[in-house]
Amino acid sequence: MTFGARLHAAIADRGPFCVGIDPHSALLLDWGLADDVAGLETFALTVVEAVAPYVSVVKPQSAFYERFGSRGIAVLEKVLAQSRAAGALTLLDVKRGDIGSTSQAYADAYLDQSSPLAADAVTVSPYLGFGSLDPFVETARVNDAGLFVLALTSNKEGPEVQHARTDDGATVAGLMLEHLRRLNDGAEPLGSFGAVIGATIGESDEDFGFNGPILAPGFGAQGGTVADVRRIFGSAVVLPSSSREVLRAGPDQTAMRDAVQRANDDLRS
Ligand SMILES: O=c1ccn([C@@H]2O[C@H](COP(=O)(O)O)[C@@H](O)[C@H]2O)c(=O)[nH]1
Repeated sequence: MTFGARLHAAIADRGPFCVGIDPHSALLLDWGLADDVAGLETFALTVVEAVAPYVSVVKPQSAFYERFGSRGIAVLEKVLAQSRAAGALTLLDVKRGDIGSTSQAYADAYLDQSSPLAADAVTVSPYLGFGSLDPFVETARVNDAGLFVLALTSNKEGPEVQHARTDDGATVAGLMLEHLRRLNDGAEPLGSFGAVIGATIGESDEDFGFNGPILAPGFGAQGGTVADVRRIFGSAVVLPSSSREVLRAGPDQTAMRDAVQRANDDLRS
């Protein structure tokens, strides 16, 4: 089954809410853990055990594991494997993008399903030109994996690049969505090539009908609300994503699970 089809089924079954597993050093300390690899592992696997059997998608942020070097990456491998074993789709937030030959190596690392860091999908940056992502697209196709391409990010600095206009008057973000529309053309029930569009972007004139999923970070700690998700995205297939807001409910696993349930109930109502 393609990633788009698996995601479509997972959202119908478990709801659209995506939990980010971002072990910030401040959160480790708040949980009473040391800011070291042992603390990282306890934190991350406690979150996986609490939420992965219930959510459609978990989104570990690679940076928080990379800061501990190879032992942190080993924890990330466990997060990915245990989340999948619990039935959640894994979206590795790693925002890769480089010249094509290097992109192929990144794609092999994250999307080849025999890799120790294999995920169901990854975030990628198209700002070396959308064509530089071709190795990710092909590797995703071969492995039934997915991509989420940065389009309108949740941070306030993004518009400087993403709202800039191309020669034909389209915005840079609009051009990225156009490429996604082409990649997802004819896919049913949903394409595997998604966009990252923040729940914080306010009003937008862009056409979000590109037959692919939208990852909407910025929900929760960055200020995005259920009303924002409804207003910005309408009937598009959206994964509102929150990290700190859920993680702050820990280490109590029931409290984290309740936060997930509440978010899904609010988003579905
Ligand atoms: O536009 C973007 C793209 C990615 N992110 C990532 O999402 C989480 C947000 O964490 P919160 O604690 O819910 O604010 C984090 O991993 C970011 O790197 C984003 O925020 N905006």
